[in-house]
Amino acid sequence: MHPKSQSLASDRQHSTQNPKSVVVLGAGAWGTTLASLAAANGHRVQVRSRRDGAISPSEIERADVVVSAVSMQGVATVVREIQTLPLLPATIFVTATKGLDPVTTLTPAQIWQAAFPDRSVVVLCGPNLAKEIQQGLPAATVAGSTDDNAAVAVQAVFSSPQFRVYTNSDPLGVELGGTLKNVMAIAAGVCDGLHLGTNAKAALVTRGLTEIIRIGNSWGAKTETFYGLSGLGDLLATCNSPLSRNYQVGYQLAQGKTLSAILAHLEGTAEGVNTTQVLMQRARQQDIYMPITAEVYRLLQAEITPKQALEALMLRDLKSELL
Ligand SMILES: NC(=O)C1=CN([C@@H]2O[C@H](COP(=O)(O)OP(=O)(O)OC[C@H]3O[C@@H](n4cnc5c(N)ncnc54)[C@H](OP(=O)(O)O)[C@@H]3O)[C@@H](O)[C@H]2O)C=CC1
Ligand SMILES: O=C(CO)COP(=O)(O)O
Repeated sequence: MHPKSQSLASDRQHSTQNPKSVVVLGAGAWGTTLASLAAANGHRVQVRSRRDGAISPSEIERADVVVSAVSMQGVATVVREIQTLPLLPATIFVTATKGLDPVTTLTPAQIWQAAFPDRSVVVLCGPNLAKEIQQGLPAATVAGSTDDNAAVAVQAVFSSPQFRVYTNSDPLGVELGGTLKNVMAIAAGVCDGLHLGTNAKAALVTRGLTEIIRIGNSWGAKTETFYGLSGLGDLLATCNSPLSRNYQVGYQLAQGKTLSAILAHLEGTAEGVNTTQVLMQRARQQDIYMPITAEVYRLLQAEITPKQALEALMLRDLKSELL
């Protein structure tokens, strides 16, 4: 066995015999769920909500792993705060946020890495509806990093018989899969809200994946990653579950509600609303054809109705599937 593979394998075996100090930033649905998974594996876990006030140096200076599970709008604030605090030399950052920066279009991992260029950043993304995991239902996810050892360490922190964590060396692909599917989840909610049937939904999800791969490749992510858990896997989960907040947004738009009314009553964050805007901005800048995203964008801007969005998609120029 290659020496590196040997050390990775032994890390995997000794996961729960090596308790780590884990700080989770963000006490929302996902932060509290990740905290429970790590605590159930015997790790020392602290969850930090912004309502607790500033993070104290003593909390963070012993952390082996810092998990950021805040929504996109909180990422820059949290990064700035952590930058002022002392850290262990080997502290690993894990980012679980599925969003894009509205100004720079950077992903959360890119923001963390730019702020901490010498540290390992691991993306944690997959088909992980928090409510199902809280009920103890089985799920799988991906720890993506260019640092294999960091990915394996994070795999060990969260893996359990109920939660299977894979590693992947294409963190950008892992992160973009989890982020861009939120746009398609809004579209899938519209599809179900209009009762368009199973054929229509299958077409939407399949062509949605094509769109995600097209822009994901231009970003530098690998095609095969999008066929994995954080891409196709998360796309299937959120496009088919009423538990997904993004799906709920689409479903309610199809029922004629306004976006502001939907968001006012939504339990938690629907990152796809912001992601659609950022994605359109990037697609226009780079001249990338994103027809489903464009219709979701126009729908969220209240420029068209759900029915008009459907007609626009169906009446486009006919073309080859593989173009
Ligand atoms: N719920 C899920 O099933 C999953 C969610 N995700 C992703 O995880 C992220 C969080 O989701 P979720 O927990 O569900 O969302 P929630 O809406 O439940 O919680 C949002 C979290 O973001 C924090 N936050 C928001 N704004 C700020 C800010 N300005 N400064 C600091 N913190 C802020 C909140 O802090 P506070 O705790 O202080 O209120 C809270 O912890 C999202 O990007 C989501 O896409 C990923 C996988 C699964
Ligand atoms: O990303 C998620 C599951 O993997 C959660 O989806 P929503 O943010 O749409 O609820």
